[in-house]
Amino acid sequence: MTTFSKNDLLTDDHITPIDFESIDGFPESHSWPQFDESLNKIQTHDLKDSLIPVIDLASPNAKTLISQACGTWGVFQVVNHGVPFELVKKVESESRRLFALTTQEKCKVLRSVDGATGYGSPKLSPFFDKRMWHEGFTIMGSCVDDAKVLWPHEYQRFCDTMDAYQNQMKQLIHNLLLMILEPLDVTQEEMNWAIPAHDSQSVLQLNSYPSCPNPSQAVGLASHTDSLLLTILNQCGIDGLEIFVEGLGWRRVQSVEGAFVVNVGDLLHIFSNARFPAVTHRAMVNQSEHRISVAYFHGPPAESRVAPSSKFQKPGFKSLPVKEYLSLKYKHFFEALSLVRT
Ligand SMILES: C=C1C[C@]23C[C@H]1CC[C@H]2[C@@]12CCC[C@@](C)(C(=O)O1)[C@H]2[C@@H]3C(=O)O
Ligand SMILES: O=C(O)CCC(=O)C(=O)O
Ligand SMILES: [Fe+2]
Repeated sequence: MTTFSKNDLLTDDHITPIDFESIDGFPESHSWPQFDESLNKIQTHDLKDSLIPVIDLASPNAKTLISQACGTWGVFQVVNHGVPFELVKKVESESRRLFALTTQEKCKVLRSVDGATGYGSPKLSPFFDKRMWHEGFTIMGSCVDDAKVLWPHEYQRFCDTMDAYQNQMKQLIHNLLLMILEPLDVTQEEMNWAIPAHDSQSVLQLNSYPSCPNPSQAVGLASHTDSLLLTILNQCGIDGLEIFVEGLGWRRVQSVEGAFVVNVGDLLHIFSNARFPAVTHRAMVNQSEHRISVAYFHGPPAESRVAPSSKFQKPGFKSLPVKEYLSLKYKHFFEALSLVRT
C-alpha cells in the first residue's frame, strides 16, 4: 500500500520520486526522446583502457598519471586507494537496505523544498522536462536524525557505516588533492582552502536506479557536471556511468572491482583556470538489475571565494563566493560556468 496515485505523476513536484514499487508499465513522464546512438557505435573497439585510466595509487608514477588524466579527461579510476573493501561493501548493503523500504517510509525523510538532505529526486531534476529513473538519499555530516525516523531502533548500523565511509573519503580526497594540485604549484594558502578542513563542504549521495522495463528510453541521472571540487564515485559493480567526450560521444566507464571513479567538478575547473575539464556525465539504467551508486562530493568552505589560482597570469574566471557559484548553478545550470568567465 502506498499513498501515491497516478495523478502524482502529473504534478510539478521535482522532489518526490515516482513510486517504483507499484508502477505498472513505463510512464510517459519518464520516457525521454530517443538518443542518437550513432556516436556510440565506435564503442565496440577497445578504447576504454586508453580512454579513462585505472591508476594504482601505490605505484610510483601515480601522480604523473593523475595529472595527465585530470588535464585530458577530468576523470580517472583509482585502485589501491586504502579504503577497506569490507567498508565499501557495507555502504552498498546499507544503501540497499534503505532503498528497499517502501516509498511511504522513505518519504518520511523527504527532502524539503529549500533543504539539501534526505530522500528524493536529484536536485538537478527541475532543469529537465522528463523525470529520471532515480531516487536518492543525500547526507551532509551526520544522518542520525533521518535514520532514526526510518529505523527507530536500528539506525546505528546505518549511521556508523556512513560516518566511517565519509571519514575514509575525506582522507582519500586529501591524498588525491595533494597529488592533483602540487604540479600546479599553488600557494600553501590555496592548498589549505582546497583540502578537507573543519569547514569544508561534503555531501554523501546514495543513488538508486531500480531495474527499468524500458531502459533505452529512460535516463537514470541526466547529463551534468558535478559542482564542487572533486567527486569520488563507487559504481558498486554495475555499469551505468557514461562520460561525454568531444568527438566521440557518450562512453561507458566500466565498473572495475574495488575501484573508485574520481572526477573534476566545476570549482576545480575554475581553480585550475580551465586546465582541468569538469567532465560531463550521466547514469543509464538497465532492465535486469537494481543499480546503486555512492558519490562523495568535496568542496571548499561555502563562505570562501573561488577563483583561478594566483599562479595563473591570465585568470579566465571572476572571483566569487563559493555559495554564490552554487546558487548560480542551481538557477542557470548548464550556463553557470560561462556566466563566471571573464
Ligand atoms: C553541494 C551539492 C552538490 C550537488 C548539489 C548540492 C547537494 C546535492 C549534490 C547532488 C547529488 C546528486 C548529483 C547532483 C548533480 C545533484 O543533483 O545533487 C549533485 C550536485 C552537484 O554536484 O551539483
Ligand atoms: O550513478 C552514477 O554512476 C553517477 C552518479 C553521479 O553522477 C552523481 O551522483 O553525481
Ligand atoms: Fe555526477
